[in-house]
Amino acid sequence: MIDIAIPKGSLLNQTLELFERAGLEVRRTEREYNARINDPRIGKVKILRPQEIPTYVSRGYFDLGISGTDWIVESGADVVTVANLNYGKQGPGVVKIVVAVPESMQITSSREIPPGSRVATEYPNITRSYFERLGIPVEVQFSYGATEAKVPELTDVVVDLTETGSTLIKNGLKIIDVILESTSELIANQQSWSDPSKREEIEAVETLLSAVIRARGKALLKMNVSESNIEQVISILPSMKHPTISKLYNSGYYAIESVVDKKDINLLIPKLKKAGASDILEIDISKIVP
Ligand SMILES: Nc1ncnc2c1ncn2[C@@H]1O[C@H](COP(=O)(O)OP(=O)(O)OP(=O)(O)O)[C@@H](O)[C@H]1O
Ligand SMILES: O=P(O)(O)OC[C@H]1O[C@H](OP(=O)(O)OP(=O)(O)O)[C@H](O)[C@@H]1O
Ligand SMILES: [Mg+2]
Repeated sequence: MIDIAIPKGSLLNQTLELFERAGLEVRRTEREYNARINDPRIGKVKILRPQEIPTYVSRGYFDLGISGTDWIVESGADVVTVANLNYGKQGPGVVKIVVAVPESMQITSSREIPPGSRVATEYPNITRSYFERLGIPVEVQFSYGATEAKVPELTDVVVDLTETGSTLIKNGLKIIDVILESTSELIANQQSWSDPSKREEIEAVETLLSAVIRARGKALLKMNVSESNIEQVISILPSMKHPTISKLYNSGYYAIESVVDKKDINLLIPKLKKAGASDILEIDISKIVP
C-alpha cells in the first residue's frame, strides 16, 4: 500500500477535485487533515503544506505526494516526478516565479539591479542561486507572504509567484525576469519508485490521475451521417487519431465518433449539422487512457 501527501492551501481544491474525478475521493470532514481514500492500493493520506511535502516524500514518510515545482526546487528534495498535473490555484496552467521591481524604477533586466539591493522572497534558496548565477551580491530577505506590499519601503526587489499578474499590477510592480515556471507535480519517493510492487501501485494511481487531466476540456461527439456526406463531415471533424466509423445496420448511414476540445464544440456542432450530420450527441468524458 502507498501513503500519500496532499497539499493544503492554493492547490487543495483542485487536488481534491482531481482525486474525486479519478474515482479516488479523499474522504474527510472540514478541518480534518488525516483523510482516507477508499482504494485497496492506498494507505495513509495526510493533508500538509506543499512547502514540506517534497522533503517528507524524499525521506520516505510518504510514497507519493503532490506539490508545486517551486517547492520541489526550493527544498532541493531528491524525488521522482511521476507526472506533471498542470494545475494551479485557478485551474489548468502554470504559474511563474518572477523578479519584480517598482514600475517607476528605470531598469528593464535583472542585470541592472544594483549590488547590495534588498530582495524579499518566500524562496530564499532559488533567489540566492539566481543572483549568484548573475554575479550580483544582494541581501536576500525571507518573506512569509504579502511580499508585493514591501516595496519600496521594506525592500527594493521582490522574487514572487504570479498567476494572473493582478497582485503585481495592483501594487505598482513590473516583471523584469522569469526565474521558473511552476506547476503541480506528482512526486514519488526514490526507494518506493525502485520497489516493483510499490511502483505498480504508484503507476496505477498515476494512470488514473493523468487520465482525468488528459480528459479535461474534452468531450466525445457522436453522430450519424449518410454515405454521401461522410467525406465532408470527416474533413471538419478534429479527432485524437482518426475518427471511429461504424456502419449502421441495413441503411446507407454511418455512425461517427470523435474526441474534440470542448472550447470548439459550440462552433463545431452547427458546422457538422450543415455538412449533413444528424443525431449529434455530446458526451462528457471523465478519463482518457492512451
Ligand atoms: N495563484 C496561486 N497563488 C499561490 N500559489 C499558487 C497559485 N497557483 C498555484 N500555486 C502553487 O501552490 C503552492 C502554494 O501553496 P500554499 O499552500 O503556499 O498556498 P498559498 O495560497 O500561497 O498559502 P498562503 O495563503 O498561506 O500563502 C505553490 O506550489 C504554488 O506554486
Ligand atoms: O498573479 P496573481 O494571480 O495575483 O497571484 C499571485 C499572488 O498569489 C500568491 O499570494 P497568496 O494569496 O498566496 O498570498 P501570500 O503572498 O500572503 O502568500 C502569490 O504569492 C502572489 O502574491
Ligand atoms: Mg502564498
